[in-house]
Amino acid sequence: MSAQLLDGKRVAAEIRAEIRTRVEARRDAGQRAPGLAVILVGAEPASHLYVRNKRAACAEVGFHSELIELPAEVSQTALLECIDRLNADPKIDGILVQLPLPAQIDEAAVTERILPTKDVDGFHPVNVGRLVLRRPLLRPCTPKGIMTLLARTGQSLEGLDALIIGQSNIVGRPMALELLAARCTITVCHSRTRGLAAKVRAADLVVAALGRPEFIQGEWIKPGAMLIDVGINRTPDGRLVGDCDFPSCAARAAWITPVPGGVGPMTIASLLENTLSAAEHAEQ
Ligand SMILES: Nc1nc(=O)c2c([nH]1)NC[C@@H]1CN(c3ccc(C(=O)N[C@@H](CCC(=O)O)C(=O)O)cc3)C=[N+]21
Repeated sequence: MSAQLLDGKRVAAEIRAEIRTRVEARRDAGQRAPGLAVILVGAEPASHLYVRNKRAACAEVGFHSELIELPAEVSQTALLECIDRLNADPKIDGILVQLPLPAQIDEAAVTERILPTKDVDGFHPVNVGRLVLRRPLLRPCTPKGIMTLLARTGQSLEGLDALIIGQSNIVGRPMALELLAARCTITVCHSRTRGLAAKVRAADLVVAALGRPEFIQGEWIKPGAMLIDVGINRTPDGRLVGDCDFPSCAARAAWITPVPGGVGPMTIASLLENTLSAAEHAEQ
């Protein structure tokens, strides 16, 4: 391996330590702890694991956190009422509704019910629009965490050819906006893209968020490129792997994120940053 590791686990721990210090300073100044509410609908085991990680992170930094568990058959009306209650709760600064939601629920209606000032996922149309206009309020957590990691390389991103593989509302699209704001030239690929390998070969920075285990091959990587792997895939033998074939990609890239320990922990660190900033905003 010749690439330098972009160690999300380590950077996320540093960010949590900084947030903890700020929460303690708030407490010393007589201000309340920032509060995060997580709504979990149904009982998918993977969702439970992520929610557990989020709550552990809240406890570590001294946040108030609430978990609201609703049955898989919950009605849309009951879920919206739950959001209304949290919107009005002064102890709660951030509201996160764990996705995906069961089929009877309209995800867009749920996202739009959360006050934009409490939308710590950054998924509300107001927050998306503000990001488009380069006046962000709360930024989507995974792209935000990736920008923090890229800043840690000390390398300028200006003028880089950046390739984003994936066009989802939660990763690909906001990632493209973040990198555009950082003055990269951006290309967004998706399942209908032709000649993906050739596009990867031309890219200085690749963000892989396609959800296919170990799909991106080291031979495609431009020597010296930066490679961000957003994929989290469980293999049949129980290993956790990304969307990149790590050994061959790490041999060519200059910088690479591991899976686990790369983008995942940064997503949670960004969620904590957003919750703290929502709390600070709430006091003004
Ligand atoms: N409204 C909403 N917001 C989300 O941010 C959201 C969501 N719904 N639904 C589910 C996905 C998934 N997600 C992850 C966060 C951290 C890790 C993470 O920390 N992963 C560890 C490994 C965890 C493991 O062992 O599986 C790592 O990559 O090192 C993974 C996945 C947030 N999500």
